[in-house]
Formats: sequence, structure tokens, C-alpha cells
Amino acid sequence: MSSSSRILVALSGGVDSAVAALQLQRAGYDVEAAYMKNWINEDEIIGDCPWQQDITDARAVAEHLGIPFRVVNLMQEYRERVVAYLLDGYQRGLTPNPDVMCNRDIKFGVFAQWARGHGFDAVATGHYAQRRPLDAVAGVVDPGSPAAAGPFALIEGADPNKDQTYFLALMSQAQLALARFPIGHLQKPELRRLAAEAGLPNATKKDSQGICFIGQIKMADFLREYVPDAPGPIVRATDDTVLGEHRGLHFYTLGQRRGIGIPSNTDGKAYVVVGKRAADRALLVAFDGPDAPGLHQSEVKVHSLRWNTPTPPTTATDLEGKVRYRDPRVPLHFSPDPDDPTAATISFRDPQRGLASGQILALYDGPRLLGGGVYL
Ligand SMILES: Nc1ncnc2c1ncn2[C@@H]1O[C@H](COP(=O)(O)OP(=O)(O)OP(=O)(O)O)[C@@H](O)[C@H]1O
Repeated sequence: MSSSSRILVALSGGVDSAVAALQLQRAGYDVEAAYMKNWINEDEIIGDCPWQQDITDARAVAEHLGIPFRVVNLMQEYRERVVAYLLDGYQRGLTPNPDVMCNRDIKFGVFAQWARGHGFDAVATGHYAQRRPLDAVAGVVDPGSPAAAGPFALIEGADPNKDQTYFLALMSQAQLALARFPIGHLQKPELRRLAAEAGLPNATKKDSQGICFIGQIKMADFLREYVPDAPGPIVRATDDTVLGEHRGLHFYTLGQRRGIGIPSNTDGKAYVVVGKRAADRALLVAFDGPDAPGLHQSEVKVHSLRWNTPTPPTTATDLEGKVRYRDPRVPLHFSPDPDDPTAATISFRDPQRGLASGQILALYDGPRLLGGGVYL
């Protein structure tokens, strides 16, 4: 891509996307910035939502860099695609992943389309991920050469503590072609130093912990507000003893230990969620440990598979996977469903803990993200 390309940077107000804009500007691109307004605390129900501060911070970064800045309102699309998916999932007893969906459907979906419609050649974010021409990964083409026009591979961010490829697991090759990740090769301390040296106004701003655009609110507060209570018994799975009552299965996920509200009364043992029983809305718990029934799985089915690799596996093959964000890659055997190209059976070499229905499995070949699927 020539340096006259127009690139729209998704500027969140945080330091990562600010340095993404800085890097592109220094590389000579024609850079503009946009803040996506996806979710605001309209009803003032769920405490403080920092979006106004984030817009102020994003605007200050754009002013400092001297690049055009705008706010793009995607609230309706976000509500339709991410909030609806989230609430529907929780109501069905699943554990949805709004971050993954919002990368797929919002940032590199409607936002990228908006950018294309406004004459931009690409969309950049502050994700810790690296996009490289596939041939360059195989060592054939110099990444900087004009021959490197794609297809592209998505590689883990260079900083192992910050890698965010897991959240990009459901992106397609077409989306990858439009995406730029200008900070993926940096270590976080180096990025902070670059931000400080460039005098970026948010150089020392704290990293956000929020769930995508919902911001810093807690998921439990969000659910309390938007999903009606649906109480049921808390049942010990090993002997069917009723231990108490819960307010709704949506507040719990497989493998959860905190917030169950049942003391174990046994030294050194804690209850963990091992399942949900739809028939009587029972939350199934057991003492945490390797023998807790249903907590560890060697085999799972995934559906809604999506690949960024142009050559997804069509026969059984050994790959690696991240079973959740922040977990290391683990070896697994991938067996595609012969009747459904979007489904597969996954066998792990070592049993994995707490694979909750609705969560995402990201599939890798070494550090290269190939795609991902949703646990059945
Ligand atoms: N409201 C938003 N408007 C524009 N871009 C956003 C917004 N939220 C997130 N992004 C983009 O998505 C990237 C990853 O989002 P995430 O919420 O994980 O932030 P982050 O890794 O803390 O990065 P940052 O420091 O830039 O906020 C951001 O770097 C930014 O490019």
C-alpha cells in the first residue's frame, strides 16, 4: 500500500490506538481518526460510563497529531448486533463473548464499511496483533515489497502479555485485507515510551479493562438491568443436594468459583460451577478439583467456525488453540464435521477446564491465528 493511502484509525481515547495513529502518521500515511459511539449510558442506570471522557481524550490526541477527528454513531448497529447477541446468549444459558463479536461485526464490520464508503483504504486499530503477507510468513516475499499484496496472515502481538489475536478469532480474510495493526510489533513499555516522547496527552492513561464498548461497567450489573431474574436451586451435582437459591443462571458460567454464595464449610475446598440444568433452572456445583463432574473436558464440539486463512483444514489435523483469552496455546486435534463445514470436533491433548458454551476457541498454527469457533 502506498503512503498516500488514506487510513482511518479507530481512536478509543486509550494510549494504544493513539500510538497506532502516531506510527501511521510517521510512516507518511494520510491518517484520520474516528471514535465509535456504540454504547452510552443513556439511561444512567449502571453507574459511571467513561465514554464522554474517552471522546475528549481521543479528540485531544487527534488535535495533538493534527489529524481530522470525528465521532461515528453506531449505537443502533451495536445494539442490534452485539447487545442483542449478548442478551440472547445469556438468556439461553450461554456465555457470550461480546468482544469477539464486536471486532467481527462492528470494528471490522460496519465501521470498516463506513470507512470504505467515505473513501478510506484501510482501518487501523490499537490491537496487539500483526498482519503480514502470507508469503512473507513462509519466507518468500519481503514484507515491505510491493509483491506483498496478500492474502494475509494474522500473527500474535510481539508482546506476549498483550497479544489480542484471541479477540480477532472470527475475522475473515476479506476483513484482514482492510485491517491495519500498527502497534502489533511493539512491547507495551516501548509503546508507553513512544507516547511520552511524542507528548501524546494520554501517554499515562490507565489501560481499560472494560467489556468492549460497554465500557468499565461490570457484566453482572449490566445483566441485572437487562435480563429479568429467573431464580432456581443451587444443586450439588455429586449427590443432588439443594444448597441454596440463585437469581438467574445467566449470572454464572462454567468454572466460576467466586460469587456463588454457598460456603463449603469444608477446609480448603470451594464450590465451582460445573453445569446448568435447563429443566428446573438448577445451577450445578461441585467441590473444585480434577474430579469435579463436567468441569474438565478432553473433547468439545465447536460451531460457527470462521477462518482468516485462505486454506482452512478440510481433513483431521493437529493444531493449537487458545481456549480463552490469556490462556497459553495448547495442542489439539481438529476433526472437521463431514456434513457441516462450520462445525468440528476438538480433542485436547490435556483436558481443559471450564469450556463454557458460547465462548470462543481460537485456532492457531504456532503464533499464527487461523480462525475460531464457538463451543457448543
Ligand atoms: N469506542 C471506540 N472508538 C474507536 N475505536 C475503538 C473504540 N473502542 C475500541 N476501539 C479500537 O479497538 C482497539 C482495541 O480495543 P480495546 O478496547 O481492546 O482497547 P485497548 O487495547 O485498551 O486499546 P486503547 O489503549 O487504544 O484503548 C483500540 O485500540 C481502538 O483502536
